[in-house]
Parts: sequence; structure tokens; C-alpha cells
Amino acid sequence: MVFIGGAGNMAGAVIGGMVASGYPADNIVATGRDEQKLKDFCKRTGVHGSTDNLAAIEEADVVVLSVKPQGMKAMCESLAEKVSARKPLVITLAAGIPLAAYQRWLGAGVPIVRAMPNTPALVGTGVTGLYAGDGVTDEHKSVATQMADAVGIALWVEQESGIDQVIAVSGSGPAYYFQFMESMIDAAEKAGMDRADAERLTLQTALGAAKLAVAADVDVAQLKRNVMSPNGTTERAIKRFQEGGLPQLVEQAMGDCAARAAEMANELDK
Ligand SMILES: NC(=O)C1=CN([C@@H]2O[C@H](COP(=O)(O)OP(=O)(O)OC[C@H]3O[C@@H](n4cnc5c(N)ncnc54)[C@H](O)[C@@H]3O)[C@@H](O)[C@H]2O)C=CC1
Ligand SMILES: O=C(O)[C@@H]1CCC=N1
Repeated sequence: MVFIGGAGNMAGAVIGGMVASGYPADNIVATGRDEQKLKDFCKRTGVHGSTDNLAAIEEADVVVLSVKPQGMKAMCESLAEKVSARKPLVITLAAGIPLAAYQRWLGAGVPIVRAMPNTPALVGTGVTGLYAGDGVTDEHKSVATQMADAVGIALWVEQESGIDQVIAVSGSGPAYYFQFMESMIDAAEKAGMDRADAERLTLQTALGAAKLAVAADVDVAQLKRNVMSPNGTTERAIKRFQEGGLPQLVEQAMGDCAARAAEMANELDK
């Protein structure tokens, strides 16, 4: 499996998670432009590295594309001849680029899966949304599912637009929680707590809440109520969130996120 842009944030997290879960590092090649960064990454993970994309994909059955959306067209066009001749399974991790664009850039008939992972893949707790284009076989789907399962949970969506919904929930979602944690840490420090203590308590609370929510047989609304004593401290805090419009704000932010993904598709060079 070859990852183009493999030492970057997203592919690096997927590769790190795959290797940690027991996937043989020897079967992975990461490519990149920054030789030193690639060297460090390969040393850390045990995967092979190459600064030559064309040489790296020479015999690859699976090519994972993980460069920034802005660099995707040029990168695909540089691989097109080889990819359209051999037709490996192409899995792209990019946000905001529709399958039709890859078909233009890589040539028709290449099996392409759009995957939308998230960075917690690095610790085996990722979410990957998947969408299969034309010509993707069950065997291809099982390869993509295997990659996703190795780093967390997978969800296949039936419509390509489903990927934009996945971005709004889980692709970008980790950043929402990081923002919330950052705000809690800042507030606790402002209130007089030592920053390192504030960090330790905030992170453990986030971890505990997520673990409890996953393990519990009641929904998150009930778990929230379980923390709230009538006229107690939590009720006062939650009231402030609700009066301040947090639920509406979350809905708007997620809407903006999905809208940005759709907008990015219109900004592509044809
Ligand atoms: N960061 C995230 O949380 C998520 C990112 N994605 C998608 O993943 C893709 C990569 O994003 P990041 O990892 O955040 O960016 P990044 O900038 O950290 O990684 C991209 C890597 O590609 C390398 N690169 C650039 N052009 C190249 C080329 N022609 N050949 C080989 N390597 C090349 C860069 O040196 C860099 O290491 C984007 O398309 C993004 O939409 C998807 C889900 C989540
Ligand atoms: O912010 C972005 O565009 C990428 C896609 C999902 C998460 N990060």
C-alpha cells in the first residue's frame, strides 16, 4: 500500500494507527517531498519511504492519495499515465474533491474510493467514512474497510454527498472537541488553576465522558442529566450553554463545514 503524502498529518495518523494495530510496516510505502520529514517518519513507524511518487507506485495494488486538496490535481496528473495503465485501487483522503475530478485527472476506469478519516486514527480510535465510485469491486471495498477498521470504525455511505456529512461530524469533529478543551483549559487557568493541572483534568474528563458514552446503554442526553442535580452546579452551567445558543451554534458550525466541502469542489481547476 503506497501513501502519497504519507508523512503528513492525516496519512501519518492512518499509517501510525495501522502499524500500531499490527499491519505489517513492511507492506507500506510513504512518499513525500520533504526528505528529512520522511526519514524521521519512516524511522518512527518502520514503513518504507520514497521521494519519487512514480517509482513508489510502480507495483502498488493500492495507492492512497493524501496531499492537500490544492495540490491534488497536479499530483494526480503526474501519476495519470501509470495509474490508468495499471488501474490500482485509488483511495483518496481529500476533502472537497468529487470523484468526477479524479476521473478527469487520472483517466476513466480507475477504481476510486473516497475515504474521510480523522486524526484519532493514530491512536486506533478513528472514524472513516467511505464512498465507492464506479468499478470498485467487493474486494476493493474490503481492502478499504480493512484500512479503516485497523484504525477505528468505518461507515460506507451510499451517496457521495454523504462524505460531506461525515466531514462535518467526524472528519473535522476532533477539532471541535479540541477547541472545547482549549476553552476549558483557558477558563480554568483564568480562574486560578495551574495550567498543567487544568490540562490534566480537562483531558481526563473528555476521555472519561467519551468512554462512558460509548459504554453506556443510555443516550448522551440521559448521561448529561445524570450529572445534573436539581438546582445544582451542572444545571447552572448547562443553562448558560443553552441560553448562549450552543446547540444552534454547533448546528451552524457543522453546516458551515459541510458547505465549505461543497464549495471547495467548485474552486477546483477543471
Ligand atoms: N488533517 C485532517 O484532520 C484530515 C485531512 N484530510 C485530508 O487529508 C489530506 C492531507 O491533509 P493533511 O495530512 O492535513 O496535510 P499535510 O500537509 O499534513 O500532509 C500532506 C503531505 O503531502 C506531502 N506532499 C505534498 N505534495 C506532494 C507530492 N506531490 N508528492 C508527495 N507528497 C506530497 C506534504 O509534504 C505533506 O507531508 C487533505 O486532502 C485533507 O483534506 C482528511 C481528513 C482529516
Ligand atoms: O480541514 C480540512 O479541510 C480537513 C478535512 C477534514 C479535516 N481536515
